[in-house]
Amino acid sequence: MEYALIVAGGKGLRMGGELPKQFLPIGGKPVLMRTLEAFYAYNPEIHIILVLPLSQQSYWTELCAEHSFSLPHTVADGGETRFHSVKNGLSHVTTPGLVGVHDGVRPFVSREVIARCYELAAEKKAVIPVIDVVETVRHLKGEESVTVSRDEYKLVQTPQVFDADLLKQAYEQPYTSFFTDDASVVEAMGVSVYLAAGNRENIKITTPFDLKIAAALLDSCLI
Ligand SMILES: Nc1ccn([C@@H]2O[C@H](COP(=O)(O)OP(=O)(O)OP(=O)(O)O)[C@@H](O)[C@H]2O)c(=O)n1
Ligand SMILES: C[C@](O)(CO)[C@H](O)COP(=O)(O)O
Repeated sequence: MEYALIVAGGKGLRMGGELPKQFLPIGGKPVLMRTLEAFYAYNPEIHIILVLPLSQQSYWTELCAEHSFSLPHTVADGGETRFHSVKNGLSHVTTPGLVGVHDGVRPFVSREVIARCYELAAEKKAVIPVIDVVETVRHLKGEESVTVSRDEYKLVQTPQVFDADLLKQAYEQPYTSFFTDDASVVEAMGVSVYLAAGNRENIKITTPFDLKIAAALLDSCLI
């Protein structure tokens, strides 16, 4: 069984505004619907678990009706942090298989990247998509800063795909603020994570600037 655990339980503080960022329209369609569609385009049989704050679930139901959005999915309750949201979603993973955890606000993940991560995870058990750093990177050391070799770093995306039993076991660990993604949780058990090529359009819509990029990506037919 393949699961996609789409997390959209955050507060969107860096985006600001009244409407939570996962519901903002891009090209007339809410971000979150585009994200779910990306996973169905990859595998129409995939089991989608959508994690949303309890307070936003009725609005999501209204939005689905308004947009005639009928792709099947199970809704789970959001938690205090991304870690807690993923953990809540994992309680709906009931059979062995692969679980891809994906940010609801990354609608432009390519079908190739989704396929690559799930295919590799069947063999490697823990796979994350990454892209190169294209700018120079400096490490802050107190009042000073030094240039570091960017070749030694990667930028991490989602979906992060894992063997379901492995991921569930990892999420039994106590939370620490170091857990900013799923790979960091799995690594804390001493398990190595395999890196796969991501796609540069797979941005995390975080700030108002990212919305402009998203609109431009759609307009330019790069998506
Ligand atoms: N308690 C939380 C926090 C985050 N997320 C999800 O994790 C993804 C990446 O988080 P981020 O982009 O930081 O979203 P927010 O936490 O909403 O943003 P901010 O940090 O600006 O408040 C998002 O899809 C977000 O909804 C979640 O499911 N539950
Ligand atoms: C999971 C993630 O998108 C990988 O880059 C990122 O770590 C999420 O970070 P955030 O601070 O919760 O946005």
